[in-house]
Amino acid sequence: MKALHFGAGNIGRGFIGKLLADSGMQVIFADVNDSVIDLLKSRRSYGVKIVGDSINTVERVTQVTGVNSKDETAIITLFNEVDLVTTAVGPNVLKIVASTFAKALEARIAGGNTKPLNIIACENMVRGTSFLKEQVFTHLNPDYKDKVEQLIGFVDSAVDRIVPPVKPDAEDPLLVTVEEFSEWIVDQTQFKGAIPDIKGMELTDNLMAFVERKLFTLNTGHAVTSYYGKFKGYKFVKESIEDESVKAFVKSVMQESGAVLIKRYGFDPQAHAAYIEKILKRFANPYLVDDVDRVGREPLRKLSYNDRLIKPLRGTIEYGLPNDNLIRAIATALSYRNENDPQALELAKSLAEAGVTQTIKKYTELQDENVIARIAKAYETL
Ligand SMILES: NC(=O)c1ccc[n+]([C@@H]2O[C@H](COP(=O)([O-])OP(=O)(O)OC[C@H]3O[C@@H](n4cnc5c(N)ncnc54)[C@H](O)[C@@H]3O)[C@@H](O)[C@H]2O)c1
Ligand SMILES: O=P(O)(O)OC[C@@H](O)[C@@H](O)[C@H](O)[C@H](O)CO
Repeated sequence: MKALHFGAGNIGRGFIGKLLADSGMQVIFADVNDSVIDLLKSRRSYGVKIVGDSINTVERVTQVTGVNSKDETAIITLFNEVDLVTTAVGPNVLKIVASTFAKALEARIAGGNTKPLNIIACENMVRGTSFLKEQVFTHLNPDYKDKVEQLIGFVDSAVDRIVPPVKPDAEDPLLVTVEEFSEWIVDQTQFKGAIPDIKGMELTDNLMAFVERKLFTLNTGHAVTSYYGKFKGYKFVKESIEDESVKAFVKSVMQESGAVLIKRYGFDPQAHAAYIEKILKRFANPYLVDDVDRVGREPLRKLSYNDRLIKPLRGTIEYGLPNDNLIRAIATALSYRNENDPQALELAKSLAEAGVTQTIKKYTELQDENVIARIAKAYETL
C-alpha cells in the first residue's frame, strides 16, 4: 500500500504520516519546502519524540520519501499509483492544491484506472475534505465529474494532537516532538471501496459531533489561551495557562461553547466537563514548547464565520445561552498583534482604517447589530 501525504510539517510528520507508516504503508510526502523534501529523500526516515508525564521516547518512522508538490508531472504520476491521499497543509492551502488534484484525478481516470481512491484532508476545519472536493470540482473537466463521484472518496475527518515546531535536531533534522494524546476520526460513510486498515484511525458515522467537539473545545480554548496570553505579555502556551486568570477565562469560554455542543449533540455534561479538564492539562504539558504565535496564527481565519470563536457564539444565540465570555474572547482575538503574521497585520490595518465595527462585520460576517456592538464595546474596554 502507498499513500501520498501533502504537507510534511508538524502534523504531517508527527501524526498522520506516522500512523500511515506504522500501518505498513509507504508514505510519500509532498511539500513545497525543498530542504524538507531533500531530507526525506536522502534519509528515508525520521524520529517522532513522544512526550508526556509517563512517556519520553523516540519512535522511528521509516519507508518515507518526498516529492515537491509543485512538480505536477510527478504528482499526477503518483496519484495513479497510490491507494490513499491525505493532506495537512492548512485550510488556506486546500484551494491552492485543488487544481493539481483535479488534473491528477482526470489523468488517473483517463488512464483507465478504475480502482477507488480515498482522499482525507486532516485540517482544523469543519468538513475540510468536502471543501477540498468543492474546490477540485471547480477545476474538473465536466466529462470526468461522474467518474470522480463514482471512484473517488472525499472523506472528512477530525484530527487532534498538539505538535509544535521544534528547533531542528542536528542528528535528525526531520525529528518532531508530539504529545502522547492523539485522535483521528474519519467519516466512514464517505469512503469508496474498502476502508484502509490504519491503526489509530477511528471510524464514525457521526463525524460532525466529533469535529465540532474538538474544534469548538480544544481549538476555541487554545486560541483564547494564545490571544489572552499574548495580551498579558506571555510567549508560550504553558506559561499563559499557568496564569490562573487566563486559565479561568479560557475555561469559562470552553464552558460556554460546551453548552452549545451539549445542546446540539446531546453530549453528557459531566463527560464534557472532564473533556475540558483534560484539554486544560494538555495545554500545560511541561514537555512541549508551544509558542502563542503558532497557536494564534492566522487570526482572520480563526475569526471567520464557521471557525472556533464565531460559530460557538452563533450557537449561543441560536439556543439562547450565555455568551459574555465568548464575546470577550472575540474582542481579545481582535487585539492580537504579530508583525510576522500577514493576517495579524491585515487585522491591525483594518482596525486602524475602518474601525472596530466595520472590521468585525467584514471578517466575522456577523449581522446581528447588537452582538457586533457588544464585541466592539468589549474590544474598546480591554
Ligand atoms: N500542529 C498541530 O498541533 C495540529 C494539530 C491538529 C491539526 N493541525 C492542522 O494540520 C494542518 C497543518 O498544520 P501544521 O501545524 O502541521 O502546519 P505546518 O506549517 O507545520 O505544516 C504545513 C506544511 O504544509 C506545507 N505546504 C504549504 N503549501 C503546500 C502545498 N501547496 N503543497 C504541499 N505542502 C504545502 C508547508 O511547507 C508545511 O510543511 C493545519 O490545518 C492545522 O490546523 C495541526
Ligand atoms: O492549527 P490552527 O492554526 O488551526 O490552530 C492552532 C492550534 O490550536 C492547533 O494546531 C492545535 O495544536 C491542534 O488542533 C491540536 O490538535
